[in-house]
Amino acid sequence: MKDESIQLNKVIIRKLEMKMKHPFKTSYGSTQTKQFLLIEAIDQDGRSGWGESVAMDLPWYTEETVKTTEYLLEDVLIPLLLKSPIDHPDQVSERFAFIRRNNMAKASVEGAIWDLYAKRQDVSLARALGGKKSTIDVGISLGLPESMPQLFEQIESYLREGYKRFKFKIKPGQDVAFLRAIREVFPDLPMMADANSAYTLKDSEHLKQLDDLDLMMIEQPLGHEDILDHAELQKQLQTPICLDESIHSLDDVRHAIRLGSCQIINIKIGRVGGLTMAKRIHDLCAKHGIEVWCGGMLEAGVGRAHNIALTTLSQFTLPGDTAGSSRYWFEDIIQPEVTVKKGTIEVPTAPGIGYAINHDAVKRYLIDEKVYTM
Ligand SMILES: O=C(O)CCC(=O)C1=CC=C[C@@H](O)[C@@H]1C(=O)O
Ligand SMILES: [Mg+2]
Repeated sequence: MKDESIQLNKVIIRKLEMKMKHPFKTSYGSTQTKQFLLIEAIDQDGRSGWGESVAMDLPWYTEETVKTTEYLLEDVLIPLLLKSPIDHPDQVSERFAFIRRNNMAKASVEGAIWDLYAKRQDVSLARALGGKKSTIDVGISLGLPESMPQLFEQIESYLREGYKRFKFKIKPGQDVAFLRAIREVFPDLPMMADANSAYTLKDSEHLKQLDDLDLMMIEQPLGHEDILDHAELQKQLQTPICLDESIHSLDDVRHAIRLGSCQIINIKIGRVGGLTMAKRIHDLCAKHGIEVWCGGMLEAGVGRAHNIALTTLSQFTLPGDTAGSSRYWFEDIIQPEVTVKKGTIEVPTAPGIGYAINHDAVKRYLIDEKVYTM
């Protein structure tokens, strides 16, 4: 079994719609109802691997959407996987390499193959990826708040749960003074800001004021494709810059390192095209002393499980966005749900993603299902 290649028998794509407990507000808008695709890849022995798509309904974070993911999977990616056996999940990204971008679509099904591969090897996904940690440190990402008192209450309650890093969304008009107000109330809070590309180099003088606030980092202050201007800004700021939206490939990372565009990189599996690429980016960052952490995309349980496994790699030295299931969902689609204790998540040791699928929950959230066979 161990060396035998994977021949996919069937791939099932389920479209789910889940309502988040609270809307998540950013400089782009607000998300409360999340549609995504749950991918089940079934092999020659009837075993299932699971993946989850992370593209949003509108292309505001990257160019991809739920609809583009569906199209790519159906017309291009699944046929490429069904046509011949796969010896190792690394081959999935090789097989997809001639398709430009569409990284979230690629990652969704590649994740299912990684899960399947780990299950066939009888090891956890974390171990299959080469991760060694048995627990991971986690942080929380808070959307733009309704009011400051409400935000302070939220911070207090997440502090009680032990979250080790607090990320606040900022935008022009709600930045320096907003963060200063938080800092005044919470002088020791491990905090950072995420601008989601809301500024340009013209704002450098304004952004320099962030240096007085003892931030762990500022995430993606400038253009979503930019590497060059970030290098210029990093020269002017003491606060480390972390790149998110600008990083899609190993080349992007290589350019950012060469130019000095950031000191930290947020690795999101979907944005970079899958676990194989995420691991390669991790390795390159380790070689160059760039710290990394795992970014979130408001995932349900399957995507969350993939993030947990990836975070067990050694260069994930900073707490990521991977909070517990209950921060987002009334009921998650995995069992047990992801729980956070004292700011850490215990990495599951069962084969593959290490969580079982909650099929009843999947049925409750299901809005569409398609089956693809050889
Ligand atoms: O999953 C989480 O909790 C992190 C959420 C988060 O911060 C983001 C999710 C999706 C797009 C962005 O708004 C954002 C980010 O930029 O990191
Ligand atoms: Mg971000």
